[in-house]
Amino acid sequence: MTYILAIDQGTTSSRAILFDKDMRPVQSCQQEFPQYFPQSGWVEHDAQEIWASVQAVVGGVMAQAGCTAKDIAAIGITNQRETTLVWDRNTGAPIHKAIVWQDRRTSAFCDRLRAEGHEAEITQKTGLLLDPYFSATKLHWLLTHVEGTAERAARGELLFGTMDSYLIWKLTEGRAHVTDATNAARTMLYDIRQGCWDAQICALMQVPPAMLPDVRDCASEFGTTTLFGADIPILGVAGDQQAATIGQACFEPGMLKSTYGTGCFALLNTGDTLVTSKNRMLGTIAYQLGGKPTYALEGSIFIAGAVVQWLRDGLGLISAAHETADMAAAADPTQSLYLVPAFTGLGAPYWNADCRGAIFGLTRNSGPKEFAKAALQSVGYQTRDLLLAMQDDMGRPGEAVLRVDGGMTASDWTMQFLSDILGAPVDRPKVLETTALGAAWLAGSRAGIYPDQQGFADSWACDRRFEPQMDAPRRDRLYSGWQDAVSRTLV
Ligand SMILES: Nc1ncnc2c1ncn2[C@@H]1O[C@H](COP(=O)(O)OP(=O)(O)O)[C@@H](O)[C@H]1O
Ligand SMILES: O=P(O)(O)OC[C@H](O)CO
Repeated sequence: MTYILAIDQGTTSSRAILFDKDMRPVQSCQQEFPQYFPQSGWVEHDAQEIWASVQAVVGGVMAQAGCTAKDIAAIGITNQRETTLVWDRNTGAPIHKAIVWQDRRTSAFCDRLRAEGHEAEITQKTGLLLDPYFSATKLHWLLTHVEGTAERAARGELLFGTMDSYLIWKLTEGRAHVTDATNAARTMLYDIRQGCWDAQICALMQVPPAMLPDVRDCASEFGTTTLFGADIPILGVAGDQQAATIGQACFEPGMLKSTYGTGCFALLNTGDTLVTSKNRMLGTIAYQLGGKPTYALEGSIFIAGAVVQWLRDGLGLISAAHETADMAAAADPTQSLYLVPAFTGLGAPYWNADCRGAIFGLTRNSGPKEFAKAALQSVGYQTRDLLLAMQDDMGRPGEAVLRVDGGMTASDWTMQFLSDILGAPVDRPKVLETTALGAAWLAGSRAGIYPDQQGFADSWACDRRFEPQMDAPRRDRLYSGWQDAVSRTLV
């Protein structure tokens, strides 16, 4: 057998998925790893625990398939983006835990940079907003708060990377310090117009350029691992939301996907044009192939499926995520509860790091079913916020169809509400492992096993289309209640 191995290094777990020569996922293995919350608003990962989880799932999936490294033609890597790590070039030891994308510790530093007038230039070059979400201020924090780090970095002893970069470095036993253009695009140190690290932003963040990885196309030679018993080349890399955009075959300008995992990330392909948003959407690289970047407009929501986890782990209202659908369907239709899940502030289009979650419309009759319904609806409302902002940026009415993926799309109730509140069709693909598929396709096409871009796009297949069933006045009434709830949360 010939396989492509996709490694999906996510925020809460690492997964390894083997795809066969027809791009079908045939085996998968997943392992969660610890999350560290040292202070309110801080989130860290132990990079060595992540590396151990990746080794375990790769070993696990190979054992399940009964294959050896000789059966694996290439590896594709996709990863949680922005999460920031610094490690020793010689020993490989991280100097500190990785600072996770959700971490808000650099909020005051971002405010200071904004007050000093740096935001416009940063946005113009990187497409991003001056927010703690991105790697640059996290790296600045490590350089300025961990004793000796700035001096060691200046001496060239330390390396920076996002998780893709660290995994490749580990897989190649320190031979390759590389990343791809989509991950570089999320650091806030990379000029996405020029395609290079930006010297001025690096100086502003006190980052010595020598600690930055080489940036490659998403499908290229990233190095070869010998750790699994034979040489396996790493031929594909993309940040997870970009990999999902690829896996959904959103290759034409105007095509749009939204992924519902812990958070929700909507990417609209804008082709050769880097759109400057009037609505605080992000400009980013969707993918870079043959040296040519394709841009996207991105809306990032920090809490989507995580609100369901909160119902389970925080409130104990459910014991499993799938229970929410029946509860929502059975909720009292006369109640209008709104749950604004601003647990770590609000992302696009509000970008408020300091507000916190709120529930509006509680009555004596409100109970677990109404909470479940409000939680699932919050995901639909937040998506509508993003799509309205994108439509305004593009100066045209809604996109025809939204392609969805991620764990939460298993919920038919949520997908139907999403279609209702958007007033647009929602397509759920047959292969729900879209993120891993995107990474696998990058590696497999580079290896010459998988079809070209058009052939891959032709293979995309719909499992189910959700059509809007809600009448427009009701849709508008519900959404205006949401807008009111958000405005009261932002105060
Ligand atoms: N049937 C369901 N109904 C509602 N939410 C669900 C359902 N199944 C999974 N989820 C949510 O989806 C998320 C998991 O999706 P996944 O794509 O694996 O996330 P990630 O890659 O961010 O870890 C969890 O937050 C979970 O609460
Ligand atoms: O790991 P996920 O699926 O929650 O995705 C995280 C995003 O890449 C953060 O930008």
